[in-house]
Amino acid sequence: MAAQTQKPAPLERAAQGVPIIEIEGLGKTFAIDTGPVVALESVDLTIRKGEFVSFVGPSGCGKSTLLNMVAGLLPASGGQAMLNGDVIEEPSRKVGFMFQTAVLLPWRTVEQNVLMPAEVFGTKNEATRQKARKVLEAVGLGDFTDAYPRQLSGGMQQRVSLARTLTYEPDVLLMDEPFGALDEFTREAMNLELMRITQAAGITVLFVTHNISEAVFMADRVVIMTPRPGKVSGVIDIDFPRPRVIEQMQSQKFTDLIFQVRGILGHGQDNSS
Ligand SMILES: Nc1ncnc2c1ncn2[C@@H]1O[C@H](COP(=O)(O)OP(=O)(O)OP(=O)(O)O)[C@@H](O)[C@H]1O
Repeated sequence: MAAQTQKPAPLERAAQGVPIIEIEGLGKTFAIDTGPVVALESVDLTIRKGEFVSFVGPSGCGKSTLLNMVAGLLPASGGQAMLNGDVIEEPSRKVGFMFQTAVLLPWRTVEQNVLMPAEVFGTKNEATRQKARKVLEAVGLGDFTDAYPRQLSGGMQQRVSLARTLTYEPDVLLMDEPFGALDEFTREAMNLELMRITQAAGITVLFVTHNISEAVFMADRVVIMTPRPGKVSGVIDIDFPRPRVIEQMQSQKFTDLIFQVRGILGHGQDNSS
């Protein structure tokens, strides 16, 4: 159902290596009753325009904390994160965020949900309406603009959420286990669609997942994080050609990469215990 009249022009990932997000010595410590929790310690990372970067690591290694800080939702305890050279201090319209659950308003139709931010920002007009319809078409929901969330499957609801984010043409898309609640088939389809759409639009993606295969399959680079304290233990380049196809997952190279990630994860855990 997705609009596929023309194949998107191949867009080079990580165009010219221009940095879009620069993270320098970033740290976050939460003060709780039992004492300080170091959620993130001295993270250094540069992400280039158009890059797709996956973050993997066990529960509690600071993945969500890192994303929340890049989103401008959490202040740093140390160091800084920058977007296009500016220190991130508050949420930016250039940065879209997608969570595990769709967070749709049940009394609004699909299109009305997608147009919600435009209403909040006072930018709803014919152009945003058209853009919303175009994006809904692209995520395969062109025939469901007037449906209500309760009439949609979980996968379709996440598509609405994705469409809502894409309508505002973010430069950066932060995704925290966005398809984690979906079944395997829907998740795979959504992953392929996400890669297609973000690659065509040149969107930089930071993608948190617990699934190592998914992390490797989707990304240009996989950032491996380990807990106590949360830190980056390794970064692996994934040089499979794009567009990615499921068959790549059956290659020896893919298996080797998975082992490489597992190796770093295991090593990081050993070090911290
Ligand atoms: N608001 C908070 N107050 C206190 N501690 C927090 C807060 N948010 C996160 N933490 C702690 O910081 C650490 C990192 O949490 P975070 O949610 O970033 O990890 P995660 O890797 O995203 O985990 P998961 O994969 O389970 O979502 C954990 O020890 C967590 O308990």
